[in-house]
Order: sequence, then structure tokens, then C-alpha cells
Amino acid sequence: MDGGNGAEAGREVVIRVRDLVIEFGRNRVMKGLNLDVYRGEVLGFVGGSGQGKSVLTRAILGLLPKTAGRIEIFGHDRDSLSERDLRLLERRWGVLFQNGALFSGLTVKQNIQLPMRERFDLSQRFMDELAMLKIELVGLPPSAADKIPSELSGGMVKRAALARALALDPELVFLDEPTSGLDPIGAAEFDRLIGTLKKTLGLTVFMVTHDLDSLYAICDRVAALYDGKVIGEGPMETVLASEEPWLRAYFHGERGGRLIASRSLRAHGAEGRD
Ligand SMILES: Nc1ncnc2c1ncn2[C@@H]1O[C@H](COP(=O)(O)OP(=O)(O)OP(=O)(O)O)[C@@H](O)[C@H]1O
Repeated sequence: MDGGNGAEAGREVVIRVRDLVIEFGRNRVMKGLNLDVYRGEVLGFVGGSGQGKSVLTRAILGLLPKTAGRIEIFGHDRDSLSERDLRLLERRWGVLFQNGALFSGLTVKQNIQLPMRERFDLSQRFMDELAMLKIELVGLPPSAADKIPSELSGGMVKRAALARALALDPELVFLDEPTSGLDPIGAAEFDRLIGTLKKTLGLTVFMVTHDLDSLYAICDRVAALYDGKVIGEGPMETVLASEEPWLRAYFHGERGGRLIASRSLRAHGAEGRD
């Protein structure tokens, strides 16, 4: 962890969480959690079911109160910001909630335009142009613009939700299990899209995921949550080499172990996602 000057080894910290405690009644979910997310990286955040991945995400987003600790985004302590400054800061990130969470009665274009309407006073024509650009950016055909979510495949819904998360040209994107519910080919395509957007737009990505393939494919670093704290973080190889018992069980258990074995086979010539 760094000394609090906004950078470690020359890297800008976009999200910094220190000594975070969150309780629901007598249920202490965060027990002094520390985490840094650096600009331009994809951080994969893993943890068992019910460990608090969503709670942490919501606390960072300001959707949930904390009991103690500090959360900084873009170098600003959340607690020290006025409501107005918080609203300004919020423009700088986008969120893709699990299952897309698009409004079912609105078309893709209208869904993408919602954040624009909430924050700016733009002409309909300009918002239409912007929405079409976002639709292209996420690899959807122009014909998707006037469809409602139920007319789209699962993969297309994810892309549409991502287009909405990118509506205001954010620097930082939160993805909550983006590949859940997708078949392996759709998941691999979505991973590639995230990787491409990271490179082309310079995005910082905070991604909650259970998808070991995604961790391998696009995450620069992985952080693992257990018992209210980050128990391991670093590049995939570092986390894989850890002797920490939960990490060993997660990555070297039956499914994780199979994946590692298949990755190693692939490194020697085979292809495809598991
Ligand atoms: N609003 C709330 N009120 C009370 N308890 C809550 C609330 N939100 C979450 N919790 C509790 O916090 C803990 C962590 O929940 P959370 O949804 O963050 O887990 P998770 O790691 O995201 O799990 P999953 O992988 O299954 O989605 C659980 O014990 C949950 O019951």
C-alpha cells in the first residue's frame, strides 16, 4: 500500500479504500478492508458468495453507508465532498449492474440516453447521434437501437447495458459479473470487448467476477475478498502462487484446477474457452 500521496511506483490510484468497516446490525461484513485500483487497469474482484463483493461495490459508489474507514475516488475523500461535487464526480464513472438492469419498456437507444438526460440538457438529435456512437462502440448493429431488451439476446443485452454505462464517456467503469449468463463464446467475446475498450479508451475497470476465464483473459490484477478483508492481490500469477488457504481452494480446487490445466495445454498449442 502507498503512503497516501495518490501514487505507488508512479501509478495513479483511482479508487483507494482504507480500513473500511461496514455493518448491518450485528453482521460485520467489511472488517477493515484496504484496496487500491490503479488508473488504466482492469482489477478483477473475487470472493465467495455472500462475502461482500456487492456491498463493497455499492459502498464505493455511495449507494450504501459505511460504519468506518475511508473511500477515495479520483483522489477525493467521499466524506469531504459536497453533494454538488459528488454529482460532478459521478459523471466520471459508469456502472454495469448484474443482469444488465436495462429498463424493459425503453428501447436500447432510450436506455443509453437516460444518463444523458439526467445530467445534461442536450438536443434529441445530438443524443441520438451519441447513442448510435455508443451502440457502434460496443459492437451492436444499428438495428438494435430501436429494440427493447426482450427482443435482444443475452449477449446483446450486456452490450447495450455496457453502452449505457459508457454513455457519459466515463474514465472508470464498474462491472458486476459481466459474463454471468453468457455462453462461453459470448463470454469470451465480451471479455475481448472490455479488453479493447480498456486499451482504446484508457478505461479503468473494477470488475466483480466469478469467471476464471475473464480473470485470465483481461484482468491486470486480481483482489480476493475473504472474511471482510482483501486476503490476496496482484497479477494472476502472484495470486495463483499464494499459499493462502482460501485462494488455494478457489483457484486450485476442482474447477479452477481444471482451468489452469487447460490454460497450460493451450499455452502449448490448443485453443478455445472452457
Ligand atoms: N442492505 C443490506 N442489509 C443487510 N444485510 C445486507 C445488505 N446487503 C448485503 N447484506 C449482507 O452482506 C453480506 C454480503 O452480501 P453481498 O451481496 O455483498 O455478497 P456478494 O459477495 O456480492 O455475494 P454473491 O457473490 O452471492 O453476489 C451478506 O451477508 C448479505 O446478507
